[in-house]
Amino acid sequence: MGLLESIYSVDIYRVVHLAAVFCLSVVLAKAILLYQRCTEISKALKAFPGPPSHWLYGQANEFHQDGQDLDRLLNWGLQYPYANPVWFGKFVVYMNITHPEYAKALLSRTDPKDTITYHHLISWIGKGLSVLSGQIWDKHRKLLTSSFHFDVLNLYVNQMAESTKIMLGKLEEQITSSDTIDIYPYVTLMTLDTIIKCTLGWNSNCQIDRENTYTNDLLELTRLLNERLCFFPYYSDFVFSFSPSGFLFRKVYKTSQQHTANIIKQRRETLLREDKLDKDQQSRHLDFLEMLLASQDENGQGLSDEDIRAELDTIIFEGHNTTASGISWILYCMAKYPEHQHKCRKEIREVLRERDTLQWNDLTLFPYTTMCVKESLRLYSPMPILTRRLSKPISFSDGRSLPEGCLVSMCIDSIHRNPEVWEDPEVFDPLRFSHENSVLLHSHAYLPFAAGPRNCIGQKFAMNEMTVAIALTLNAFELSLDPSQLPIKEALLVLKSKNGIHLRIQKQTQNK
Ligand code: HEM
Repeated sequence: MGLLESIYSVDIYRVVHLAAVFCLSVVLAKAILLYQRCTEISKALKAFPGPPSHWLYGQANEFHQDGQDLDRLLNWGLQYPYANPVWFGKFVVYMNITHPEYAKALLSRTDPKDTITYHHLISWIGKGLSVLSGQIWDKHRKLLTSSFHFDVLNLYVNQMAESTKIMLGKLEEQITSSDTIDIYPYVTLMTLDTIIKCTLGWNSNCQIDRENTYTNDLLELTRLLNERLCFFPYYSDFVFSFSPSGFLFRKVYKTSQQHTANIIKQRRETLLREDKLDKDQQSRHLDFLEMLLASQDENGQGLSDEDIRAELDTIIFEGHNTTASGISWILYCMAKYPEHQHKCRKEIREVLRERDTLQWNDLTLFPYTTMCVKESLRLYSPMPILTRRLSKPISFSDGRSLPEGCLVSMCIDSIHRNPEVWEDPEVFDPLRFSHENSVLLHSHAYLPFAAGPRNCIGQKFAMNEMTVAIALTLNAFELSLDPSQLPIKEALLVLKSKNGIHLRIQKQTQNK
């Protein structure tokens, strides 16, 4: 019998039958595994009482994006202390941690991020530090740590001050034309401007040139990711990819990736040509990109172009959205609590005198302003929630435990406003962070930058940038609230306000 004849003699119905049996077995095996996992997790959850749960939605229908979602989590945390389950449908449950003792147990480990929330992020920033896990995360973390060293960061203060001054100029232009200003977009452009200068060594001029394609692409990608987070059907790749937003996302993503890839290629070529990596590395200021190109592990192995692209996108993404949220909410707090605003301004002016800019050495001279920055980050944590998937079982100090595979969320906002941990938590009191008082705090009571091995690698950069921005803004302007447009908190990729952050801004004269 020839080959063709033997092929055609195979019983097609038998093949289909076998394939169907195979598929059914796979589905059945998966269903059994899912059932076993749910039973195991449900058993473990019995030790953790929680709010009533709808038979179909769980607690998903309790979140209305009405500015009260974080308060709901806080109230559940008070009713069911330390941790309580939050169900999204029948099969997805997060154990939500709301107490420092539990946070300590979680943050001392290096469990991977959970794939549900971080999945969307990977579609843009790729596998950079914030989404990696295991040995590869360890390698990247070690390689990147030197880029955030104290000696490197001091060189960025000038860029931070320069970008802030451009923002102040833009805000000043607006003072004449409108009563109150939504500061959030101005602050976002400023932090984007800064991070691009520090990361790529490139002046994008994005605060002035609003047609800049690269920075517009980055802002658009953030907008689309936020949109995806808000609309549950978009959690499915399939639905999102066929939606108009999915098409737009792919288009914008492609051009932004080309841009970053070109920059990396050009810079690698330039550095090779000039042999800068070996000769001048010690003597001149390297931006993040050059440091990433130069970094090597103990075996002399560096990062591939793809790794560098992911790390650059991670730093640009994490390094401007978080600080934009931080700075905007700090300015909001300054407007809301004028007595603290005046104290800060007095302190800032005593240091700056006639100067309208500041330098690295100035940053330690603003103790009261720094305490106000910390207190604002406590009440308005830019990253209010973080999540993990347990890679092994975890035991807590009260004897309760959770099995491997369990999803855990940690509500930083609830920990920061937990009355068991903070006296009068809703009161804005910067003196909580005075030297005498901060030594009394639980090691995991204050977590805007998380803690432990996976803490925020950019926290010193962020604190510098926020201090520069707040000091120069308060030196230039008096801020007050617009009572008719108070912000509505919205926990998206970072803490935002649904209706913007509207402030009244008045120019300050030096002697006022
Ligand atoms: C106010 C500003 C900032 C806040 C509140 C903040 C907060 C955080 C938090 C809470 C985490 C832990 C997230 C998790 O475990 O899921 C984190 C991680 C991270 N942050 Fe920040 N961040 C800020 C600014 C920055 C800046 C300026 C950069 C870079 C220039 C940066 C880069 C990163 C990176 C790369 C990680 C991942 C670290 C790792 O997993 O090893 N962040 N940040």
